[in-house]
Amino acid sequence: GFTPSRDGLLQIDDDLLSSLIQKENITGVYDLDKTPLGRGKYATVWRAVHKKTGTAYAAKFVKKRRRNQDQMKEIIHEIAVLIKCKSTNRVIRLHEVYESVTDMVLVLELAAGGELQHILDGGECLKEVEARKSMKQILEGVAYLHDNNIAHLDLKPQNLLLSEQDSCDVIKLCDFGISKVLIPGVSVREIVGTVDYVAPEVLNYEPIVLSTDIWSIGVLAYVLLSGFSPFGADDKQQTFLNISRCSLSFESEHFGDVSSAAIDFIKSALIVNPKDRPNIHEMLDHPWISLKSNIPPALTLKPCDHINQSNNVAPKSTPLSQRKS
Ligand SMILES: Cc1cnc(Nc2ccc(CC#N)cc2)nc1Nc1cc(C2CC2)[nH]n1
Repeated sequence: GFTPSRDGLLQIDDDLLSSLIQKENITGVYDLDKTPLGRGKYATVWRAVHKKTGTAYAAKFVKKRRRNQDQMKEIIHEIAVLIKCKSTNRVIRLHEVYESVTDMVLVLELAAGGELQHILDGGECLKEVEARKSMKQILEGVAYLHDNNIAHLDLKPQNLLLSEQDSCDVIKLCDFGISKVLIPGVSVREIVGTVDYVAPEVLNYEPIVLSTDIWSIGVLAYVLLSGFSPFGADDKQQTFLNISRCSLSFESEHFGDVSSAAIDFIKSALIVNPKDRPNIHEMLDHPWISLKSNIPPALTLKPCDHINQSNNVAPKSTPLSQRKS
């Protein structure tokens, strides 16, 4: 495995790293589109078609130097996280690594549907059943990270990719550029993330914890179901205030047809004290997510009130699963 260093970054030893980097120049192996798919702060992503196989990928060019500072440790950490995530299909796959004078290039799985943000830009939000299916996949991806002590720290619709165009059936996590490995006993503090999704403890410059992602998941569920950002305001300072006060409202015009289970799911994650938030497995067990939605309503047992009214002891009902067939 890779050795985590004290600043929360994974390291790869030099000869393993050099064995990972392709010798050729990427432009000799892939045809890059003229216009990029998207630009991050310090990375540009291009659709890249492998000349021999015709397979399409996403080539992420990351600057090796940023504001005249070497970024190789951070880039190697992102590569190491992606390698650790090879065994889950909830995370965008790393295919190859190239190097140029100015950039490291991560050749990544192409999610043709692009950013989930794109759906929200159209002023739409997801239907509750779609939001639930998306959230379940996102939670499964984050569970994989958290089981490996990796905090993503930038969960937002721009970093959630749709595998197929015009369908949110398959969703994948991407962009581990500011993720951290949290080793018990080593506290990592850094102002990270995107304002609307950032947790109160990050604003207070307190140690970053896995549950920092749980807060972002709460914000994400609110946004997917309503199309609105719960703490968003005109200026950053007001947004920061809304977050640290956790001033949250569910306007009926946005949440009128949203189930109480979904609203409870959001509220359960948006707790100011990170220690009081559920962990990722508890979020997966929340009724809104784990709902066995394929049991027809008639079969969901409800205590029959008339027995209680005649204050007999209600017969011990054996759960369906234990009933003799
Ligand atoms: C069709 C498409 C459209 N737009 C973007 N934008 C984008 C830009 C930067 C980042 C941030 C990052 N990383 C994420 C998405 N990605 C796309 N597909 C991808 C993009 C990728 C890998 C993640 C780059 N695979 N398939």
